[in-house]
Amino acid sequence: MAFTEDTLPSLEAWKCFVRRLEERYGLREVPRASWLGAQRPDFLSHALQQRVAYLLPAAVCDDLSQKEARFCSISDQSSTEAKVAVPGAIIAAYVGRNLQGPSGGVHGGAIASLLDASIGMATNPRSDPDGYVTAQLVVNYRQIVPLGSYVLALAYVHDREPARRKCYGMSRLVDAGALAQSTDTCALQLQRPLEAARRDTARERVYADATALFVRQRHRPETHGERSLQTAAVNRVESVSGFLGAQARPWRASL
Ligand SMILES: CCCCCCCCCCCCCC(=O)SCCNC(=O)CCNC(=O)[C@H](O)C(C)(C)COP(=O)(O)OP(=O)(O)OC[C@H]1O[C@@H](n2cnc3c(N)ncnc32)[C@H](O)[C@@H]1OP(=O)(O)O
Repeated sequence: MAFTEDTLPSLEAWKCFVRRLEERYGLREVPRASWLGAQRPDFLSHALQQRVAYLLPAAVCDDLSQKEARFCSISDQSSTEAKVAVPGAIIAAYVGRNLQGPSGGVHGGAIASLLDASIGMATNPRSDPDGYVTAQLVVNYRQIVPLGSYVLALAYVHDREPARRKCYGMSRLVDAGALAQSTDTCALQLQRPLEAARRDTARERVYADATALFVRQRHRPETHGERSLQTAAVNRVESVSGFLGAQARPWRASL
């Protein structure tokens, strides 16, 4: 059953949820500053009322291009063979009522954003801001996501064509309500979450899934110094908030 609540969960409840994810699955939360850089406001976090965390596997593999990436635990991180992060990523989020689309359900654009961002993170584990961009995103909406749900976007990269600058990824948005509740019986089959991302598990509630093609840009778009980069990012925040609808406003007051 999805964990539902009309209002934003407390910061303590959210932190507890993220801590449980980290502990149980050996993940680590990616500091926003390191992901987006100090000059890049985190618009997705804003749109999601700041109840969003980017979790990467605390794992490494020696060859990013290998299709069957090896997933290992935090303790393997010091391995001398280890060179790059595995091509997988998880975004954990709480989707509140400011993201309403259909009655009682989350707007499809917000769902697409989560799926897109998770594949983007998996595609670009070194967080190069001028790296890959989404060329194509195909989303299947399987079930309405109830407003007030904890969700996980589980993403992985399944193919790369470096010479052609192309990278293919998939992501699945699943219900994570069971993790948010203090219960030992977790409905999610996420013993190894990134492996779980590769195949559906019968007991998991899948809200949506997506496939995407990311392409490495041939030329970096021109930027005119930090100021204009900041302006562009702020415009992006505004446009996404606008896109997410007028209901996005009340939460600002509650921050
Ligand atoms: C968002 C969340 C933020 C917060 C969380 C932090 C997470 C961070 C993650 C952030 C993630 C956020 C991500 C975002 O939000 S990115 C923002 C949304 N995306 C864009 O704005 C992209 C705009 N488009 C472009 O820049 C160009 O069109 C690109 C770069 C994509 C290609 O133009 P370019 O002229 O340079 O390339 P090319 O023509 O040589 O083509 C190269 C190859 O690609 C193939 N191809 C190209 N297009 C398509 C297509 N549509 N379908 C199928 N195939 C396509 C093409 O056939 C060729 O293949 P081949 O012939 O070699 O086989």
